[in-house]
Amino acid sequence: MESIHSKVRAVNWQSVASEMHMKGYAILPSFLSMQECDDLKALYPEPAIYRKVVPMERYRFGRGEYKYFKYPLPDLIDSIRRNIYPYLVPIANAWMKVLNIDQEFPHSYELLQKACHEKGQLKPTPLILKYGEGGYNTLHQDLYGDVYFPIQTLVVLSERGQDFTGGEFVMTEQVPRAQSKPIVLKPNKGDLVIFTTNFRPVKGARGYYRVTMKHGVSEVESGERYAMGVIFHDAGS
Ligand SMILES: O=C(O)CCC(=O)C(=O)O
Ligand SMILES: [Fe+2]
Repeated sequence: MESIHSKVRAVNWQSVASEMHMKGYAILPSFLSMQECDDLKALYPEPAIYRKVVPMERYRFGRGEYKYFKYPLPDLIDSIRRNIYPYLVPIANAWMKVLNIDQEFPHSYELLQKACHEKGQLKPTPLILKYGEGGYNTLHQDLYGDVYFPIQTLVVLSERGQDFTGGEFVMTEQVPRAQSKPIVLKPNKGDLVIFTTNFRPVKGARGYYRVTMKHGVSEVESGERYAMGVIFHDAGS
């Protein structure tokens, strides 16, 4: 198995950065193998490795269920989180700079964790989600506290057309003085989707302005759809 470290190193981060700047998302095809996806999916029923189970209907977050992993995170997830973070920092920092936001994210994952911990954000945010027929996820942002890293990642662990139908990954982009633009992505099993957590900069006539983005999942028409999300900051609760 190719290590996550070498896979991450082989990514063309220059082109990821330009896609992130242009669209607020980028997809790395076949980032995880089918086996890695199946291994993650097999963790779903293991009660001991989660800190919290969220029945989405109860909170009106949609329909389905998700679970937040406990520390220590499973190796594969920990490795994705630690290895990808440093490549996203320059993108996030460039965004803060053009938007005149006085914030610079630290270059190391450990320092981001330290910043979260100092604000009382101690709980891990990586999660695994499961939607059955009729399942969906309402549009949202995964902020979890004062300290939040503005880019996150997701891998769909099920195969579209084979394991499920429907269940597209949907993003919306707020258009100034207008309604929001919908964006529909259909990542394949194993693709890594990198996307903005709250906004991206767009160049206007008088410099850059913020465009708010949200994400969610459209209704699963049949079958079961699993996904694993890696958010880089920790949560207060
Ligand atoms: O199931 C999905 O594709 C979306 C999950 C999600 O909202 C997230 O990972 O933050
Ligand atoms: Fe989310």
